[in-house]
Amino acid sequence: MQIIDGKKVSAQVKEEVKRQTLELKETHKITPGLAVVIVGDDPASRVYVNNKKKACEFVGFKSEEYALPAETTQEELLNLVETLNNKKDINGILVQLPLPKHLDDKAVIEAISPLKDVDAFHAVNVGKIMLGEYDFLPCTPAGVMEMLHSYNIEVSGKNCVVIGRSNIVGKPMAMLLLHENGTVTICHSRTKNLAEICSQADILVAAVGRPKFVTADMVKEGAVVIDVGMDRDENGKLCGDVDFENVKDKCSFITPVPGGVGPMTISTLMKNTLKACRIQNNI
Ligand SMILES: Nc1nc(=O)c2c([nH]1)NC[C@@H]1CN(c3ccc(C(=O)N[C@@H](CCC(=O)O)C(=O)O)cc3)C=[N+]21
Repeated sequence: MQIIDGKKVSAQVKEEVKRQTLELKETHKITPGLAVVIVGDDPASRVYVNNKKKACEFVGFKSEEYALPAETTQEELLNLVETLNNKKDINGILVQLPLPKHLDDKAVIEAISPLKDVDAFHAVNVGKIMLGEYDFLPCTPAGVMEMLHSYNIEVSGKNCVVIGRSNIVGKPMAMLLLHENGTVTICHSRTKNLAEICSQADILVAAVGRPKFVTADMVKEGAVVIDVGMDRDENGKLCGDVDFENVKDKCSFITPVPGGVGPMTISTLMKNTLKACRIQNNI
């Protein structure tokens, strides 16, 4: 069993983004810029936002943070997005989800210019991903693919099972595995015989949002298990969707939480922001 070191792979990706950013500064006098918008004060959200900020500093991006009060109106938020769409020194816009309940997240995502949509959540970018002609890949699924590549884990012809069908992780994850010729099954809350389907997976991706949901009986001997969960256990400690301690010995590869998919999400965001900068400047 090998533990996939997301921190290490993420550091390699960020190192490469840093190198290219420096080159861009020298050759074109351009610095990529990322704006992160966070509405309300969810402490968990704050951790992600701070990690993103640190990564921007490391790779040499300009980063702006807009922390808006929980009472922000839809109109105020849309106005900010519009301002950022028109800001020349900002190449990527990320509005942290989930938004407070009174706000319409769909309308906010669709208001972001597709060229600055470094999450790849906008309908235009989602459509391009379906067609396999994308500019940006969604950060978490792309981070997972990067980990698989880094450990030379072949997807072609493998039984891939994704648990979860969210627009942010499950659906695009399935599509990226399909693009690499995996045989993909998407499971969700209405799936019958979930354990049986999972136990046939060569590559199992858990994106359910329930602590330790994937137990040893659901995992095939020698499987690759990818844990996208960011949950809290009964003691409030960060854990994933996989019962790591009991599952790990059955796996050929497994990702830990923390230190697995999370850091990869952030390094992909850095890659996307650099790409957005290149596209917007025709480089
Ligand atoms: N528009 C938008 N885009 C997102 O990409 C997005 C979002 N909204 N909302 C919230 C989720 C969650 N997310 C994480 C990113 C990094 C870590 C991360 O760095 N985790 C580290 C540290 C975790 C810790 O120590 O708390 C780890 O797993 O090792 C976690 C979670 C991005 N999300």
